[in-house]
Amino acid sequence: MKAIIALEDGTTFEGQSFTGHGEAVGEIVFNTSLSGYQEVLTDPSYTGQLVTMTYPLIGNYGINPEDMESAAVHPKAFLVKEYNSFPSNYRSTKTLAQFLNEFDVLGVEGFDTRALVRHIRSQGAMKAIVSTRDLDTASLIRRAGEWSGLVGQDMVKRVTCTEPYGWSDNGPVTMSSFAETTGKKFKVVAFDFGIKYNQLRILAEKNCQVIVVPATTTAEQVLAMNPDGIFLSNGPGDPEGVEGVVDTVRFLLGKKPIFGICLGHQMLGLAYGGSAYKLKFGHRGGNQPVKDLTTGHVEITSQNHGFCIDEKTLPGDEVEITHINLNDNSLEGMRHRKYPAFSVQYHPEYAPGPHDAKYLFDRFINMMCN
Ligand SMILES: NC(=O)CC[C@H](N)C(=O)O
Repeated sequence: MKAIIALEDGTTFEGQSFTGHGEAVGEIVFNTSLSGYQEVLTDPSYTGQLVTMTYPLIGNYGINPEDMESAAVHPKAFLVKEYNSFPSNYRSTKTLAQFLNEFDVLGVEGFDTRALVRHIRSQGAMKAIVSTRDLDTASLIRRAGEWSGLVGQDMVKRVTCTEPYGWSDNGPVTMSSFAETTGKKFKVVAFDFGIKYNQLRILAEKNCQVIVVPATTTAEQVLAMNPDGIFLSNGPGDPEGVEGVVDTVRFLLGKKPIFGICLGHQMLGLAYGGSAYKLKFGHRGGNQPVKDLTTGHVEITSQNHGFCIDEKTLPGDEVEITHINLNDNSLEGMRHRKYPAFSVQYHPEYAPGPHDAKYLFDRFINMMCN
């Protein structure tokens, strides 16, 4: 069934829906990972976005119960060159189309994804709409431009959990069935700004009992749980649009070891007094080179972000830049000079992507030992 993708600048593409009728408006972005479409789709940081993959064949290994990064699909539409409807993999339990339909997400194939990606690279990520219902391009372009956009919006409140929950070795469990003593060495309170499960899996694997809390949890409530460390997760949207969290993070600084990833890193940057800006088209994929300035090592990283903390706005006497992106020199990591707090813009939990940066979880564990 025919589908039209229309960008706010007037560019249009014609493809075919592989999930039936649908329509979605959002920010159009691309991801360069060769595999890992299930992890991309279940990453809550894509809330409010329409995602296209540069890899041309998608769906060929299906969907399985183990590769979920949250309980739902978050992009509003998934746009691919060629959809494969007959997956072959021993873990596969359903097709990508079935999975998208379960979450009412539109899947479109059969258009020139390379041309779309080149356009986004040269013109920047922008508002877009994709529809099988409205095929009038003038109407679609107008409606894409009318969407509010991500800048200044609090997208975290759409995805954060409503109640605290525990993380067992097998997945999420309610607090009432989560024993206080699980035999783990460290107690970590993890803020859920749109958390990816692999962050929780790795913390549990590294001997942490993790309690996941809503983004609105106060600093006093966190400290009352008496954690050994505090974790700030990834999450969707503009960090400057997120309400309340910066003050909470600022209050917690110096009280307990803190580790932040992606949006969690950005919340720390704002708490230090820095400001954020929007990248032209963002970093999304599994091949971003990052240099650890403290060791001189280069790691290949998994990334998914459209905003960035401006290092020039950080107080240099209080905050040390620890990592930079070797493609565009943007800020990738920092640590506080006085307090036990550090963070990275990229995804050391991978899923999908290279495992080079997993060592950062050990840095957090070591901080909790001191
Ligand atoms: N993965 C993330 O946490 C993304 C952070 C933020 N939403 C950004 O796009 O920059």
